[in-house]
Amino acid sequence: FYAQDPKKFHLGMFEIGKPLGKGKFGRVYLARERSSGFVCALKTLHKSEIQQGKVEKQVRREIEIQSNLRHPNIVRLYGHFHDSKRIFLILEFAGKGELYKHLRKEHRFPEWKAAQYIAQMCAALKYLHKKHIMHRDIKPENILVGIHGEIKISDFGWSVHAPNNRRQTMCGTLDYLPPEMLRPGASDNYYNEKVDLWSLGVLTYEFLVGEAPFEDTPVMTQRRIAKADMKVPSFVSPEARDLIMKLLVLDPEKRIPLEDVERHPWIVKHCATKG
Ligand SMILES: COc1ccc(C(=O)Nc2ccccc2)cc1NC(=O)CCSCc1cnc2[nH]ccc2c1
Repeated sequence: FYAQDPKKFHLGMFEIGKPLGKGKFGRVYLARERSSGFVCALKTLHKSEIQQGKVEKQVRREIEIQSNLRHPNIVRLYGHFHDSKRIFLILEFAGKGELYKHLRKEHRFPEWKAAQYIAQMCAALKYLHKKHIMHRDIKPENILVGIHGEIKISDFGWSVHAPNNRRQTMCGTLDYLPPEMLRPGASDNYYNEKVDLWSLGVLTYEFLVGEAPFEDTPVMTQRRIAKADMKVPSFVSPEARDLIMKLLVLDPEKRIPLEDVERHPWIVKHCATKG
């Protein structure tokens, strides 16, 4: 598949299958590259939706950045091509689908599974942060599950806010937003990649409890986030509670860094790391 000259992808090369995520991701279809049989996810973006001019260059830049990301816990962007009206993204297909569906079905994950997922999130975020990329939109809806049960983050909030992303951002859940992104007048230069640490804390809580820590009406959620006002239920182990409390810290500089998350007793206990 990759042997092909990446410059020459075109729609005729693919057999299009069922829609994935039923329009949740915009128009994404299961697809198979005819000559190699390689299965992937083909995402269609309409150029009309992406305003012309400046944004187009930004889109190209985002796609270039994402095409260079290679990590087992990050959905690959293999390539892209376009016709007169549409841009097509050739994305990795995650065989076990959307993580939030598994979470809803199981209500909440056992501690060993939550710890393994958080360790994988750590690895992916370390990789992105090393490249000075912050995700900014960590939540179960943006995590997929690969065929071997490994998780893969996707749909980067830092990428161009395509219309479908903007809709999500505008009326998506506030639950995962860190206090510094909620503060009035906060603009891009007021926050840094430590926003992903806060969201990792919210994710850890939601994996273990089955609902987000500040879940409430939109107004109340914002108030509770601003005060880090949340209670960890008693069925959550002391080690897990300790990690959650070290991530959900109002001051971004005081949040436990990813290196220390990886070494945290709760993670180490459940993730027999090789070597
Ligand atoms: C790395 O990931 C991405 C990278 C870039 C973009 C994107 O839209 N960029 C953009 C937007 C506007 C202008 C320019 C660039 C999107 C994704 N990711 C997704 O769209 C999530 C579904 S990935 C497909 C997929 C796989 N496997 C599955 N299994 C079940 C459902 C499913 C769904």
